[in-house]
Amino acid sequence: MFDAETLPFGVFTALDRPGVRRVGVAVEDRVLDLSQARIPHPALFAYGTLDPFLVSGPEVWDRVRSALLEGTGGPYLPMSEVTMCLPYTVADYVDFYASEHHATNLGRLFRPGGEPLTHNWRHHPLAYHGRAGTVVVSGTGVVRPSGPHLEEGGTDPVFGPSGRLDFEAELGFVVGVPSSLGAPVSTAAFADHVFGVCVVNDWSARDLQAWEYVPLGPFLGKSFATSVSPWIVPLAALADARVPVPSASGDLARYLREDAAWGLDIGLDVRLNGHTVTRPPYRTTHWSPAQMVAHLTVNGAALRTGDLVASGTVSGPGAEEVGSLIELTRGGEEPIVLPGGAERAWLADYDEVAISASLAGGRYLGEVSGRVLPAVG
Ligand SMILES: O=C(O)/C=C/C(=O)CC(=O)CC(=O)O
Ligand SMILES: [Ca+2]
Ligand SMILES: [Mg+2]
Repeated sequence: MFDAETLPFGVFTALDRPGVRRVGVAVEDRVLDLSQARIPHPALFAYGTLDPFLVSGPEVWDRVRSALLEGTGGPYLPMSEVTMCLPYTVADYVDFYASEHHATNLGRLFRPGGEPLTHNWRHHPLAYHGRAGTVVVSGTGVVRPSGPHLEEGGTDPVFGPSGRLDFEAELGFVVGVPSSLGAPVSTAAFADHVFGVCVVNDWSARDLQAWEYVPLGPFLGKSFATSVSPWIVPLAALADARVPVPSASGDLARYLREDAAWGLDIGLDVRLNGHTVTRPPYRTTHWSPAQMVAHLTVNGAALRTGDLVASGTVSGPGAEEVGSLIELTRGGEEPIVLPGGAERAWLADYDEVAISASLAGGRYLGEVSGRVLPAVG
């Protein structure tokens, strides 16, 4: 349950007005209906999407948050009576690769015999462009993808359902204010553009990915679905959670330098069919959110309202801190055993993956979940 100060924003429907999308704020076990609340800038909340609020910028974000912190009379609905929707129009989705532990682990598994970290990794954040149109809200079923992939020992691909379906536990940063084409966004300007944080599961089909990713990067192996938590936690609610990032001590290109480069002391908890299987710590992530946005725009690429900038898989140094099954099971070689005895090298049909986030002190920041559905055809 969210506390009374986090005040995340989302979009919901409820049976008192069936099918009508409304903007809301979560306050403990209730949802404040912003389409009818007495708050500053009410017109921003009249359209059933966060888009107008996101674009309105930090001064408006702060004014609304201050009014909410002072308290408003309602109306409120019980959290148990609302259905959450994708809260904003996802513009572009970019997925970084900012965790050194994850990048090292995947390097060993995908490129055995080579250097685990590629030479470019330490010089700047690496990323690929994902598929915004298949970003789905928590609770949406994820159909097992099909595509070309190699079978064990084969040299030519077969076409069929992925046998190596995985999750990736990540944090997402949601862009509010766009930037101009041709004008890089400095690390100092991060908070002028980015509104808040959500939890992300970047579902990945490892067999499809391994076959296709050289030389252009992930495509079908990751584009079928990316799940996001429905409540966007404002950065303003996370000021006390800032921690230094490892990259702060490195010798960096000027555009990546950041006064007091900060990450967040957020812990993730990944549950498979209700059982915690790993607890990835975001605080160990090498590249900061501001460095990711500076890198994404350094060539002049513009930000758009609704851009989702994901951290990449969050993996800590410990064996039970990694953010994906491929790491937990060492490429599928060492299946995990769930309480009750079920083994998983990869996700099975009808498995449910839930990833929740909280601060070191326990403050809840949201959850993304999704169930695997059988392949079509
Ligand atoms: O090392 C690779 O070739 C692949 C890495 C990934 O699958 C990770 C990716 O999606 C980025 C991330 O989540 O860190
Ligand atoms: Ca990813
Ligand atoms: Mg994806």
